[in-house]
Amino acid sequence: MSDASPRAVPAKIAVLGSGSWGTTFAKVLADASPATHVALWSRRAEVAVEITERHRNSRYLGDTRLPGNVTASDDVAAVLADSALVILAVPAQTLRGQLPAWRASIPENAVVVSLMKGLEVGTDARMSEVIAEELALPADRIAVLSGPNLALEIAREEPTASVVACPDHGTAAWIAAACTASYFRPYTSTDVIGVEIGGIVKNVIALAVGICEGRSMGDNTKASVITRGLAETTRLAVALGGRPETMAGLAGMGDLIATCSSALSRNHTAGRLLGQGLTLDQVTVRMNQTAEGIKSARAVLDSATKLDVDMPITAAVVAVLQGQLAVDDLGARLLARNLKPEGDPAQ
Ligand SMILES: NC(=O)C1=CN([C@@H]2O[C@H](COP(=O)(O)OP(=O)(O)OC[C@H]3O[C@@H](n4cnc5c(N)ncnc54)[C@H](O)[C@@H]3O)[C@@H](O)[C@H]2O)C=CC1
Ligand SMILES: O=C(CO)COP(=O)(O)O
Repeated sequence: MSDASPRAVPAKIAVLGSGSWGTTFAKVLADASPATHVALWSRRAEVAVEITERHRNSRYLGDTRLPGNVTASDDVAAVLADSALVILAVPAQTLRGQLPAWRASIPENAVVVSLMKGLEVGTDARMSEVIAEELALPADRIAVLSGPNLALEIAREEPTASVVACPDHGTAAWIAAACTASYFRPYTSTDVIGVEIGGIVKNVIALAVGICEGRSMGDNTKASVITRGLAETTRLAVALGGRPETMAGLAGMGDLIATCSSALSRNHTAGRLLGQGLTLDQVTVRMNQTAEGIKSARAVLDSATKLDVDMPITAAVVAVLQGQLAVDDLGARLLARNLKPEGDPAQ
């Protein structure tokens, strides 16, 4: 699709995954275009019934009222039928397993958009790559959306911005038009790799910041981890083919700031609980929502190792998660590294 042929907002959009972000994003789409039918797929029938009949998803969004043009069903084929846009918002590690069952129901020519911020364990694949492989779609029919987008704040209609990226700029602009609401402003990009890597690695850095907070460390420590976290995120993004300027934008620095400062962030919260001395198993039991960084950290480090990219904060988080580094020793591990110029692109 080219910039010269803008398409109308679709009459129907499917959102697969009715957790915290899938449900909130369905609200954004429905508020953006009241004439559009936004169909949500829920794993559990009772969640679908609550959304369609009571306009609520109380487990994830409390009393937030969903617009009347949002409906939900546990029948994925019905949700996907006639949808020109298909939005995916399930936990990253579960995506590959679910796509084969969805493939036949995805309409011909539909564009698939990932909202997910995880890297696949075992393959180090980004979600756009998993989608391309499992659905056999060309790159210009796959897009990603990422930015400082804490679902609960958006559900309360607090203003935020985001980035939608697709190799075809016309397609990114079409998706952006479909999700522009009074409280949600999407920018466009063609840097799919950069936008995805920003969203993935910020979860790992938020775990590190949370650990520091759990050990009662203050704002100097947090700012140092966030800033150096952005440096290592940028190194990985660039090594994979992403653009450094993307890391200075909403999907990089913007999301890092939001996630590392907010008590709403599940990754930040998981890190804080680890820092307070809970084991990983105890943290996992406490979290009843997805904290992608816990699993993605290992895949991020694997990817960095293969590319010879130095990611000391990620390596320290992985060591904590694997029980090889005590939370009290994380600071010392990072400070013991060799001294170097700040702007050194290699380290
Ligand atoms: N919640 C947020 O503020 C934001 C989340 N994201 C990303 O969106 C993705 C989805 O996250 P959330 O909606 O927050 O997660 P969540 O934990 O709130 O919900 C996950 C949803 O996926 C469903 N699901 C489908 N198949 C599943 C399976 N096999 N195992 C477990 N759950 C399954 C769950 O039933 C649930 O509806 C993640 O990659 C996350 O990083 C991105 C931006 C904001
Ligand atoms: O991606 C998010 C904000 O942009 C949500 O962060 P958490 O998954 O840590 O809650």
